Amino acid sequence: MPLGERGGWERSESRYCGVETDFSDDVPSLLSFNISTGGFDYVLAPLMNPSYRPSLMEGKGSETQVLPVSGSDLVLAPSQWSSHVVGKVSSWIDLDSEDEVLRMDSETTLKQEIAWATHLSLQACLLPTPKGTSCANYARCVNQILQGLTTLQLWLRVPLVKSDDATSEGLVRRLINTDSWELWNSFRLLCEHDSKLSVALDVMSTLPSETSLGRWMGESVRAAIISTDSFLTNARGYPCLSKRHQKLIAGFFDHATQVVVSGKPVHNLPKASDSNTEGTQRHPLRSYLDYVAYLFQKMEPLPEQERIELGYRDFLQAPLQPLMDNLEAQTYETFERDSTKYIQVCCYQRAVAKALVDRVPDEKASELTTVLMVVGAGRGPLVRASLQAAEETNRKLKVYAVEKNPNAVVTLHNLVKLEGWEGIVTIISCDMRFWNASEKADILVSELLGSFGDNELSPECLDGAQRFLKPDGISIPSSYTSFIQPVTATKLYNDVKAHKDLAHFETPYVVKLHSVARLAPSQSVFTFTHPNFSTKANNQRYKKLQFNLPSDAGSSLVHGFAGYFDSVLYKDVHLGIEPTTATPNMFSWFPIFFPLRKPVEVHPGSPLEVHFWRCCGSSKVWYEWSVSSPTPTPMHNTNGRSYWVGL
Ligand SMILES: C[S@@+](CC[C@H](N)C(=O)[O-])C[C@H]1O[C@@H](n2cnc3c(N)ncnc32)[C@H](O)[C@@H]1O
Repeated sequence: MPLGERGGWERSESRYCGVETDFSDDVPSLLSFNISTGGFDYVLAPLMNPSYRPSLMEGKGSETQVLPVSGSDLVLAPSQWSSHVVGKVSSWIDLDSEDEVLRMDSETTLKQEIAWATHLSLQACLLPTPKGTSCANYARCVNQILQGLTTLQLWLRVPLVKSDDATSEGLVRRLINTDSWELWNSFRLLCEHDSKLSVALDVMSTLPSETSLGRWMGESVRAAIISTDSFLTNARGYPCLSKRHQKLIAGFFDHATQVVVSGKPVHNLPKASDSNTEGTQRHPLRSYLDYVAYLFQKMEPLPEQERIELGYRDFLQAPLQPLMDNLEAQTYETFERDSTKYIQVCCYQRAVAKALVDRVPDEKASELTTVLMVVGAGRGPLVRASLQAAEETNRKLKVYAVEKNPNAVVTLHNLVKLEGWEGIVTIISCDMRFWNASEKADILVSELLGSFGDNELSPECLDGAQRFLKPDGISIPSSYTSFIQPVTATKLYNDVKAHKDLAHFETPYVVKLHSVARLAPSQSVFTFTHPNFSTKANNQRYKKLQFNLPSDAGSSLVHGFAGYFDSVLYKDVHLGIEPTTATPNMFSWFPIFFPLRKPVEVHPGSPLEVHFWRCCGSSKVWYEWSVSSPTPTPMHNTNGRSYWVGL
């Protein structure tokens, strides 16, 4: 049974909890005890008798040998194997041992166990933590296996520690001297970043720093294995977790990571809880499961908008090209539902109202008419916001709605008729760069911004439109700035890599970032200001940036850059998606993601040096980007060969 419901969350967002068990050759009983009686969703169970060593079978005649696996495949239906059992590869295996017999036994056993798991249609197998300091041979062997897998996922078991915080965990000290993230990182890089390889974290009683933990949110962590030793005891004698552990587990739930309870019960519960109401014996780990379920159920329900956007999380989308292409009705519809952008105190209506008041003093309000042009009017929401601002401020307005999409112009005409705006609003069906206006505007209102600010060619369009702005006229927005920050984003990287071509690595994507670790605060990249009457102005840009990772973070892998924008609409009225200043409750823009062809490992103390170019040709605009330090990457998107925005 899943862990109940998170607040008012839908069933589809259920989370599951498994239990780590010892080897049993009676799998039906194992399932009956842990699932039917115990209430767990699945078992994490060894597939092979732990005393098995291939070398001990030598000379016994291979034709009579039967692998000491956990019973015949027939003891469970395929669907039960698949949904109730995660295979645990023998923990004794050591593929990097100096002892050749052990090494060879390990390799043989690993391959046999994975073959058996595949035969059973299991969804996943847990690989034991690498032993010793090297994991090259283990990774080589796993990589070979990965090439042949289609559905089975492999979870590498890694303790959640970082060297400087690993104090009393004897196990960890024996296994690794380094940050366990580095162990995971080496292993997955040796395995060519295969998407069928993920990580299962052993959660200990001591946790690394927040920044160090944050890195895991950008990794594909499939399971968090919590040992019973990590639980504290509450006033009633029941298991509970520290506040930091609770926060971590909530973070895992939010990232679809499953929880597995492991170990012997270490809490002496009050006598009455040993059996249930029917008098049957309770599962010894039931109180741990109940506590994990309680943690999930007490999570705040997702806000409405987050729920709607669940399906977009970490889903790569090609950015819109509203200049070159004509947007569809559905796209306009989505924009128009974002009332924050147009109406609320912070946004367009407020900006226009302020500009109108600055332009026309109160005493002239009944005489002067302000000429306002909405350039790129779409289906009219900025026309409406501007007219509302005029009404709010008692200013007289004459509006031109300029739009190059003939389909949106149809809607504009209907809107004007429906609202009775014929005497106030003139519709111009034309590209703003080529329109010969009969008069000049006091205020130019536009929303031509992409997730990265200038990436939908607002600069080029507004440069064209400013011909018909009075010399002292106002542009709303008056400026916009793009921002980037380095991120670990394993899922996004693997999704880009799945296309197996260069072009996808040289394309920025619009994406609702979720499973990403933001490694350093974002920094500004390009700024554009409007109007810009300087004769020397051009829209090419180059920016070099240096990011320093927090000193307690440990090393990280940069898969690319999250991009955002912030825009000054007018004076103190801004609108944007840069995380620290983002306009609340606005959903028109997801961030953008610039991938790196080869992820770059960065360490605190050695800055990440990044270069971004905005390049302009006669028919297109494009970005190029690269990293020069700590290790250089190839230049991305040279000459806009893979991605460009058409003029
Ligand atoms: C991002 S949409 C915004 C539409 C509308 N203002 C809104 O907020 O819903 C940009 C609009 O500008 C139009 N557009 C883009 N470039 C243009 C140009 N050069 N001349 C006229 N319209 C343009 C597009 O067709 C599209 O309707």
